[in-house]
Amino acid sequence: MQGKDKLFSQPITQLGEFKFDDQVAEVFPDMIQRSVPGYSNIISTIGHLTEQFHQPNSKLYDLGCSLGAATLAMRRAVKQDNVEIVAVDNSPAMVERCQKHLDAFRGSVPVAVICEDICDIEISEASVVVLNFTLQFVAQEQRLTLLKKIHHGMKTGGILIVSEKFHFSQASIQGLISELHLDFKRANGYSELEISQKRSSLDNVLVPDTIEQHKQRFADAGFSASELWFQCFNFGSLVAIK
Ligand SMILES: Nc1ncnc2c1ncn2[C@@H]1O[C@H](C[S@+](CC[C@H]([NH3+])C(=O)[O-])CC(=O)[O-])[C@@H](O)[C@H]1O
Ligand SMILES: O=C(O)C(=O)Cc1ccccc1
Repeated sequence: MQGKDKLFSQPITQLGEFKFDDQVAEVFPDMIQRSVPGYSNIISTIGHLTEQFHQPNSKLYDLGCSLGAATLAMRRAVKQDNVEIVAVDNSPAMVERCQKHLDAFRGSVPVAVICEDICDIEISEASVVVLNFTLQFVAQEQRLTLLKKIHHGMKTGGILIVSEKFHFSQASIQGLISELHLDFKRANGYSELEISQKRSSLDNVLVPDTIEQHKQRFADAGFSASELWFQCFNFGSLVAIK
């Protein structure tokens, strides 16, 4: 059904901003697997954390769900009664395919797939909230407001999982670690042209924070504890507990 990511393989004269449109949705599993080191580990750990932290009579949120990889991992991990999963993405191309994907692997836990901006939805009775490589696309000035809303809608003892591309404040470290990521992309078959065209299209669209900024924001939003549980190069994942 889905294909190989060749979106940036030919020279593009009018390189626009990166968008989660039909073309991207069509090749997304290949694109994310070849671009994000540790992606599969993170997805399976979202399953394990869901198993540990989901509470009966609660909701699990997958914010920026794309094709629903994290939703599927969460759905498989649910053991408690009266649990509902809410998967949200503002890309119609993603939401349409996500719904088909979920229907193809039917499960007993109800999943509502919603096409909306995660900054506009209501969050309530949440025991697990996942932002798997989504916060980096939300305008920086809206990120704290979003985290405060999530914290407000969570149950005590609930977990927020935030996976992101990171920026490093020391220029030498930023250079060294982003070069390791570029080598990872080269090793996965991306050409210099593909790498540089995609990088330009992501400029001002994917805006990474430092790990310290993430931890400070969790504290500012009211979370009682947070830590980085995974890192590979400039990609990683944090947990925060209410
Ligand atoms: N404001 C927003 N509101 C809703 N959706 C948004 C917003 N901004 C971006 N998105 C959506 O967030 C997703 C980010 S991809 C997530 C991967 C997935 N979590 C995975 O586990 O496979 C990560 C990446 O491509 O690096 C896209 O589907 C956007 O449409
Ligand atoms: O490809 C990159 O360089 C990235 O930073 C990761 C990524 C993966 C999928 C969509 C957008 C960005």
